[in-house]
Amino acid sequence: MDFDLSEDQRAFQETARGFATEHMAPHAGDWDENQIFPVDTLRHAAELGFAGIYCRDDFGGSGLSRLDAAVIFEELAAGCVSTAAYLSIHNMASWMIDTFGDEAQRGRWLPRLTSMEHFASYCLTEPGAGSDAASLKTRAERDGDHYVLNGSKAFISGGGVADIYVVMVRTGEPGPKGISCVVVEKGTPGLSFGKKERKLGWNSQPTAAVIFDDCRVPVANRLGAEGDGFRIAMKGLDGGRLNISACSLGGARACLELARDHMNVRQQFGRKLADFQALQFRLADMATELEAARLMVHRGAAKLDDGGSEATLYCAMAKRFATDAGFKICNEALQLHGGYGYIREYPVERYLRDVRVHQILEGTNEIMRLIIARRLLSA
Ligand SMILES: CC(C)(COP(=O)(O)OP(=O)(O)OC[C@H]1O[C@@H](n2cnc3c(N)ncnc32)[C@H](O)[C@@H]1OP(=O)(O)O)[C@@H](O)C(=O)NCCC(=O)NCCSC(=O)C1=CCCCC1
Repeated sequence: MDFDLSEDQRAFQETARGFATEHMAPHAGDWDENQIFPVDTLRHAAELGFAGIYCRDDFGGSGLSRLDAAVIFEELAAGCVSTAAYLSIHNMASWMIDTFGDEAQRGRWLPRLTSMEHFASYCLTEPGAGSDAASLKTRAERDGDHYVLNGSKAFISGGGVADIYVVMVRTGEPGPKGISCVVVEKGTPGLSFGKKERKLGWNSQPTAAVIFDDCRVPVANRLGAEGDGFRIAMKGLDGGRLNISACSLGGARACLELARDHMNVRQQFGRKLADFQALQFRLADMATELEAARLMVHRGAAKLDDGGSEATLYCAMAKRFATDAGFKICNEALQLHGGYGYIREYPVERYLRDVRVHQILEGTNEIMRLIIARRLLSA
């Protein structure tokens, strides 16, 4: 068992860190404050291979591993959690097309996704189907060589700005076996979007409802077989959950470093904060939990790379632990900043707001516990 990154991984890490430091961190406050979706920065990231990190390399993918991706997302999120998280969603959707699409579908969509000429969204959640994803109701009725979609998806990252929507729809019976996965392109008649949601964090990516009103989608846009959509959605989410966990690591690491720097300069009672042992211990606990979380994320990534059936369990455990630890570390960093932590000129509060949602989306941490418990009890 090797806990060290390879030379190649250290090189990706260096590239991602440099990009995040130079092109993301200086603008992250502005993107957050003004709700700017940073198209040019995302396309710049794509030039470095960060838009199809674990897609095969024939249509512009980087052909890297999930572990490589985890290393890269941690670095990018240290620059801007919200923008790195959008990239992680784009990577998840692109991977689903790469893995479950046929050659024609891959050739049609992937080159534009891996270059980020087009942006992708993942559409599973509905107003009435959140944790119970298999109860989704968006209907796709077959009409010749088309499906006619009716229904709506809620809380969709990239909703309205994305060009490619990977959508889970009901083509058959109630429950998971009646779900299929189709790609809907922006501009298709009958596809529209709700208002942009106002959110606590993740403000550099728009979130909106995606609405289908007699929206005709070619059957040729279906990924995999009819009825395979739930499995495809869950497979995508196994990796997505890890990406999001890696983004929590990045936000937490940035906050840990900010807290350390603050402790080294801020003086109270005639001493630097860094000289108070009670505060040293808090910093030590933050660093220890971050390292434990990172090990779990890397372990989950290695399980995904192995392709074994245990990946779902390890990804759920990593997501539960790393996103809880991420929020806790950011919150501790805010506390260590005292009043400064609460004001906007200091970036800690933005990191805190951005990582908070990682405990909720891509499966709440309660659903992660359910996945873990089911595996334990059926063993
Ligand atoms: C875990 C869960 C609660 C499970 O449900 P049930 O009990 O209905 O289904 P169950 O009986 O567990 O399973 C059905 C079939 O499906 C297969 N399968 C399940 N997981 C997987 C998997 N990981 N890989 C492959 N197959 C899987 C399962 O084997 C079964 O098939 P079988 O009968 O054996 O032939 C699931 O619904 C879930 O997870 N909810 C959280 C949703 C949730 O995570 N949203 C997030 C929405 S997206 C989001 O939040 C985003 C936010 C930001 C932007 C990106 C998206």
